[in-house]
Amino acid sequence: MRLTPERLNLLIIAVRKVLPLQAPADVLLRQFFRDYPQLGQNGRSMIAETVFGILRHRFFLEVLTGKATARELVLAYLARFQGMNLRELTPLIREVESKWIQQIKAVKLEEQPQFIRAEFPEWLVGKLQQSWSDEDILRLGQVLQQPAPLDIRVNSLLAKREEVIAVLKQEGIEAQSTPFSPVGIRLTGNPAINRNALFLSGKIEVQDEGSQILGFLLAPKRGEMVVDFCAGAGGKTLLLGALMHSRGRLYAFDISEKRLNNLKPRLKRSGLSNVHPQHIDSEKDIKLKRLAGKIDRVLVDAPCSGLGTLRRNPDLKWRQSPESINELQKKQIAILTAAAKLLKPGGRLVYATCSLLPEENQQVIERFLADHPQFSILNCGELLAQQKINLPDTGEFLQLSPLYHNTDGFFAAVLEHSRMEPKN
Ligand SMILES: C[S@@+](CC[C@H](N)C(=O)[O-])C[C@H]1O[C@@H](n2cnc3c(N)ncnc32)[C@H](O)[C@@H]1O
Repeated sequence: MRLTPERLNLLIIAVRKVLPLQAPADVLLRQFFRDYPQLGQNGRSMIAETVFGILRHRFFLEVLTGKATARELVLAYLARFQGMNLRELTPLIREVESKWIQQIKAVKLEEQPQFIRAEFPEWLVGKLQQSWSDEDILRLGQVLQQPAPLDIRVNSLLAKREEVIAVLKQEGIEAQSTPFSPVGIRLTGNPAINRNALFLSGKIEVQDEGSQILGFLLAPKRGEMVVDFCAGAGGKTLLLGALMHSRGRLYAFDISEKRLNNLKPRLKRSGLSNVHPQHIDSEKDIKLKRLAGKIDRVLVDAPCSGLGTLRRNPDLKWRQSPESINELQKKQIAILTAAAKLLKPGGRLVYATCSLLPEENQQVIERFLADHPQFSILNCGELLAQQKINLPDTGEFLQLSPLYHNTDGFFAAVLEHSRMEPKN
């Protein structure tokens, strides 16, 4: 798409609106698009790609530009990451800017410190060093600077994966089975899948392959009593319902009414009739009491830093901090503790996050187990292998990363409640 002075101007206005990051970048961008309804689909895509691109490369762009204005950030991004040359930029810029662009084109990324090359804040590098080598932190950072692929999940109640792939191919959409999830399909490019008949008829849903794997760890069976404790808009709820063949009872709890409302149209499309969305005030909500000790399987897809999803949400690097990670850990332990009370003896609890940090993952499990001797860990690698999902290197915990699996970063632990009631 050719960049005209008007489009450049709109881009700069969008960057000015988003960059202070007073709210999530995608929310701010949606507000911006509402303010400029004259933008067509192409214009919106170009602006979204550039704004997200700037967020992905912001540390290096700030090295290039110093304390930059939105205009300088946009021009530096176009010159360095969109490969626009001076001939293309000249009609859009002033003479002094042309000299400056020549200078920044000469700055070498390879000579920058590791955190700039990885595009990670220094505090995050420090935390990742607990479990990653410096070389892998750099590789992880580089992978996280790329956009994520578009994965969809086939609703096994309504369709088979091979049929869906065949239909997509007929429509000219390149699609292939995901390597790990038995119900996943990876699309090439960014087709407008939410206007596709397969989507509108509930046969497919957009869901990262890693998120799909979590459902197979919980592995709910038809007829069981199941709880999705932090269901949000139901990405995982819908998969759990399909795994249950729409039989039994699946409670979808969340403290956000707005997110639960977003689950409703998805539920309608899905053909599921066993899902019961319920708003709770907090993990201590009185409504939970009546289910104590009655549930076969509970998924806790805990609120977390989201740092495993930086390909989709690069702004989280600036919206999280060491302090927010500490707060999240307290909340995660409280939610896991409350959710555990729902389980029957012999029941299964899956704790999951889309974080890469031990503080939100292994440490939460360690602390929980220290206070709950009636729970023990089941091996994730073995549970998945029983379902013919072969994830090499998966052992006690599931740890998916964009670097090794091309999924979002996910952590999961599976805990089993002992069959004996604890003695009082
Ligand atoms: C990682 S998101 C869940 C995503 C969802 N499971 C999905 O697959 O789309 C975490 C959710 O936890 C919810 N949450 C936060 N605190 C909670 C609490 N105390 N009890 C239940 N849910 C909570 C948030 O509103 C958010 O929707």
